[in-house]
Amino acid sequence: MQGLIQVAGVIDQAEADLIVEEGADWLGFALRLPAKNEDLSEAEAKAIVSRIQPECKGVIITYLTEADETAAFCAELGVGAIQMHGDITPAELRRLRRIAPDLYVLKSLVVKTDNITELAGIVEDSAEWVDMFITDTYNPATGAKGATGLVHDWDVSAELVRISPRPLMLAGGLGPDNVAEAIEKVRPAAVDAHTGLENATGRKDRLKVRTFVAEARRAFNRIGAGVPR
Ligand SMILES: O=C(O)c1ccccc1N[C@@H]1O[C@H](COP(=O)(O)O)[C@@H](O)[C@H]1O
Repeated sequence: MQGLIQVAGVIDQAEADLIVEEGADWLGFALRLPAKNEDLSEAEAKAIVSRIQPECKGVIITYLTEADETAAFCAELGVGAIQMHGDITPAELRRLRRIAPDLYVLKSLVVKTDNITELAGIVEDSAEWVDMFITDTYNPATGAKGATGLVHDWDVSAELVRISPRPLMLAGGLGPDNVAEAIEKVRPAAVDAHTGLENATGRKDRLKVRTFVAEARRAFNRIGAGVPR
């Protein structure tokens, strides 16, 4: 799967429609977060997912760490993909693969200033039960591990692309102005953005989403990654 574009943090149907119209492939719904600060209810997400699929894929972004609850939640919402941002163990990832073999599993790798060795270990220990890794940025000021709006050291993501047997999605502080440079430097299979596509009111800005998708598609073409379908 190459040249894939995800837009995360869907708030409502109108925003989902905007993202689909502007050509993103996957839409991310942040649910079951530790701070319980979700932007929409699970029922609302379920309704939106049923309308956008199969043209686009709905992805749950979550901190769940337990296989049974994760599989049941995905089945309830009707999604075929889950992005695991919590500290799920390789054993639980293995169990998840056994319980839900068709579920597409993304596992986050949270990049800090000096943790490449730790991240390489996570890749080695969990790749067998993961379909794609996603690198995201740690914010030491808040402890946040996602939707920080901050870029990390892209050399770390580029190294993880080289060593990972699974494709890698790059996230963290991406937006229309830096996504092309990021793709050319890191050469990921996919990119993902949330806060960099919002306007001052916290909603997705159509022009930012349009430019992000166009810039990412152009850069993926330049590095020879085709359009995923
Ligand atoms: O999207 C969220 O609300 C979210 C919540 C908790 C963990 C991760 C989350 N989102 C992921 O973070 C990346 C990067 O965000 P940003 O572009 O730096 O704002 C986002 O693309 C989601 O995959």
